[in-house]
Amino acid sequence: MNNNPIGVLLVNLGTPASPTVKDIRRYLKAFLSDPRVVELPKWLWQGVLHTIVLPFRAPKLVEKYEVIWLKEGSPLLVYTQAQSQALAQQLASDHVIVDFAMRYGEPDLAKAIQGLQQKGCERILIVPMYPQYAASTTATLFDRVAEISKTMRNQPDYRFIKRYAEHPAYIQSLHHKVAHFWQENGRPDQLLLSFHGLPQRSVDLGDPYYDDCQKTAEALRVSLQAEGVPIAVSFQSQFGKAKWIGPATQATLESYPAKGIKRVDVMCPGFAADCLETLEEIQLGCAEAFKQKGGEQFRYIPCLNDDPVWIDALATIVKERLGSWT
Ligand SMILES: C=CC1=C(C)c2cc3[nH]c(cc4nc(cc5[nH]c(cc1n2)c(C)c5CCC(=O)O)C(CCC(=O)O)=C4C)c(C)c3C=C
Ligand SMILES: [Fe+2]
Ligand SMILES: [Fe+2]
Repeated sequence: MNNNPIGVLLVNLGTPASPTVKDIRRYLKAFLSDPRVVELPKWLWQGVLHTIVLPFRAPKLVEKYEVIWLKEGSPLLVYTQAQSQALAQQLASDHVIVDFAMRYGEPDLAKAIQGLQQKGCERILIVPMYPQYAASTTATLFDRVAEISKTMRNQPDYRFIKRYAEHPAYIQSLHHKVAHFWQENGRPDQLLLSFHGLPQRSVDLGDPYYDDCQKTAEALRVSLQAEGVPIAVSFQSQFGKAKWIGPATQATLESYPAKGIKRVDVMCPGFAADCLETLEEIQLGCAEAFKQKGGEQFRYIPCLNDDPVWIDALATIVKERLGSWT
């Protein structure tokens, strides 16, 4: 019987350390240099990245990050930390140490793994904060854990959670968030579930992400059936000129008023924590685009963040995967 504590590491994408050109540039460089994220030949992409993307995109993002920045820091970081603390409380009696890290930037993933080892964890569960599996998010995290472990003489015993797109506890958390919001504020004409997009090519080559998003949506449709609100799916945050999976969130919203859909609620179930892509792109940008086309009411339903129902669900998902370890 191994009496050492078990490490549970929540990992999200990463975010700039501050809303400045220097830190945004550093973040974009780390993220967009990952061949799992931009699948172009290195010789071709590195030139474009350094001469076009970083010099032009980083300054444009400063104002966007400034608008969403919280007193405590970037929303993605603040909410991930809150999730980690709440989960730690929830699992306190299970001989588990919970921590969090980012795939790119700070808190550094390698340091977090070393920190858990120093606290005596010989077993570590890696929990991606992405319910839907994508090679550009989930697989690159698992690759990085393997890379970090390459130079270790005494490696931890790892477990990974690949996906929880249809896990009943996750769906129940989304259900609760939406149903609760409608109880307090009334129902809309339409609920739109907006997921982060992906290049079409990734899906054609076998990435299950698109199917995972549809499975989440279908499970939530079944769960919310009694509410009588139609639920649609769209994809946001297209990057670059290649074809991405669709329909695109903004175009979908802009098409609604002409079809008589004037009151819409938007939720982003693929993001466990609110971030630039939800707070700026959706809550601000898409709301304005919808209203310009004649939309009357746009409401953004926040991500699960550290909602107690979600932390309970996360504890369930984690405990299931810890299985024989506890
Ligand atoms: C080829 C480019 C990109 C792919 C593929 C991609 C997939 C992907 N991303 C997330 C989650 C997040 N992305 C975020 C920001 C962001 N994403 C890209 C590009 C790709 N993402 C860029 C260039 C940026 C930076 C902002 C911008 O320029 O628009 C974030 C938010 C970070 C924050 O600081 O708040 C998240 C979260 C998923 C889930 C995903 C694939 C499924
Ligand atoms: Fe509630
Ligand atoms: Fe992204």
